[in-house]
Amino acid sequence: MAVKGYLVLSTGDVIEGTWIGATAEAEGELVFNTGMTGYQEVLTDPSYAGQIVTFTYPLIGNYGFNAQDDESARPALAGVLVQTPCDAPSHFRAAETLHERLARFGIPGLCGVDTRALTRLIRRHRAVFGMLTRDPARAKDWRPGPVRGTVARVSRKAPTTWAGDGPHVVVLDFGVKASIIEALRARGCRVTAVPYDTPPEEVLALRPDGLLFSNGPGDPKELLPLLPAWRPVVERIPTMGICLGHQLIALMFGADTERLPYGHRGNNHPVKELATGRVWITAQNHGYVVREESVPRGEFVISHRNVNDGSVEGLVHRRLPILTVQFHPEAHPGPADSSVLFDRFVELCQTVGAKRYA
Ligand SMILES: NC(=O)CC[C@H](N)C(=O)O
Repeated sequence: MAVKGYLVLSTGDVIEGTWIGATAEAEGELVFNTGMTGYQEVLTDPSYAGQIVTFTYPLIGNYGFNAQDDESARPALAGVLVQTPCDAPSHFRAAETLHERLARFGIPGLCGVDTRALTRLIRRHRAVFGMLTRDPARAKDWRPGPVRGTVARVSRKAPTTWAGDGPHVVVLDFGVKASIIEALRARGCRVTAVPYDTPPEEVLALRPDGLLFSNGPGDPKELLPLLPAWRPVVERIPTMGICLGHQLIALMFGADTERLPYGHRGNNHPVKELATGRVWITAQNHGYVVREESVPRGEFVISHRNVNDGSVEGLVHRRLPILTVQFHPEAHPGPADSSVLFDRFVELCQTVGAKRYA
């Protein structure tokens, strides 16, 4: 029998729906994703830790969940809001339904929610926090707020290595998506992924040809204390930053970050590569952005810009092999227009990086 559930919001609104997934309560920041597909990757992208994701596309779960498309071992998000969940997926790889996946990993959700109206509410109020509960009385004494410490929760606890004949790339795991490691391995790299708080000396001892600062959840400024020690290392070794990694490298060099009004989360965000004038359709998932006025122009050039709102989407260093992007060149989900960035980075690792040890 259908059980009622409630989304209690920091705006004072209470939205009623039908409970799906695990019975546990959950709270987090409300964010919306506009992808028509890719819900499995969204559920397992560690950057959604501490967030309740509302899907604007009304039908979720129609091709099921499979054993191939997970971006991490377990969902990191706090909860989901969908309009119509599909209970009878149709795909030759489908092994689980949305409800089964949520229940197996202890994630609650609501369905029957007007997720587009909810998206308009998020856009109006900007920062919205919520709680999923079966007891609407819980709204009375609940004080919502940002969730902190999420990177420590999702980062690996010990290094992992993958063999390869190409350059050695050390990935700083702030909540890395599996597809980023796959993108490096597909180009022959030997990869070592290390916990986010590994001291730079330990990373240098691994003799990396390149460093990759990964995506990850939360406000990049929570990690400010870690950054000064990294700057001299990033100045010596070819470095790529993706999403949170891009924000961290910008902060490291003295730039500033700020919250976007309501985030970019979806699979069709147009980004212009300023050097060529080409527009890539990109996958995105971020709530923060590098403030354009704060970019140290003597050191960095803005390489990419969002076509919709003009925000900073990429930086390249004027003299050093450092490239960073706010979007997701690994895609998953989303188009692979920008995968050439991995080719450029791996080439820098081969040419500049490997030479350091010659
Ligand atoms: N995908 C990511 O790396 C997200 C970065 C950061 N947590 C943000 O929301 O802006």
